[in-house]
Amino acid sequence: MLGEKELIKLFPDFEGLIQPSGIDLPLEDVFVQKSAGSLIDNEKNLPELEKLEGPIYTLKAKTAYSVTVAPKVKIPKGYSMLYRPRSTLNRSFISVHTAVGDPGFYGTLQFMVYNYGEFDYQIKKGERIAQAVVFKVSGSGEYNGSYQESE
Ligand SMILES: O=c1ccn([C@H]2C[C@H](O)[C@@H](COP(=O)(O)OP(=O)(O)OP(=O)(O)O)O2)c(=O)[nH]1
Repeated sequence: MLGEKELIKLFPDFEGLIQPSGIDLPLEDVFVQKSAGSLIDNEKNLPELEKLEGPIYTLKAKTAYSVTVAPKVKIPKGYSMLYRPRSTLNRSFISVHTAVGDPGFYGTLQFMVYNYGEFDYQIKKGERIAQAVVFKVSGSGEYNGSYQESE
């Protein structure tokens, strides 16, 4: 796992968000699901999303949201990221579901947030919701999947 001094060199766009062993990720946009989706024979049909109005979002009890974080991230070749939720959210019955960031990925990270609680939860755009932890990957390839954006 990479520490602060290495992270500052590799992720200059994240100045001010670098932590001793990771990078804080602030909430950008929040979306609700508007249609069905499917994954059949590796063919992705993503649900349509509707963007909610911020900057303060109300996450309803027992409801799922798709969220983005800012800024866009460029993962250098030879490195990978795992995204872990902010513990304050766990303590508040809010979970942030995440996957793996691949070497070479460039684009906007999208996570799923679920309010497991019995009550609404309010959160403002810009609040830190997760932390990226970065690992060196030996012998890695490079991501070139459907979520890759051009720089
Ligand atoms: O929680 C996450 C984790 C990763 N990513 C980004 C970075 C990652 O490199 C990219 C693709 O992730 P993954 O490989 O898990 O997605 P996939 O469904 O396998 O996409 P593809 O079929 O395009 O490889 O999405 C997110 O937006 N959210």
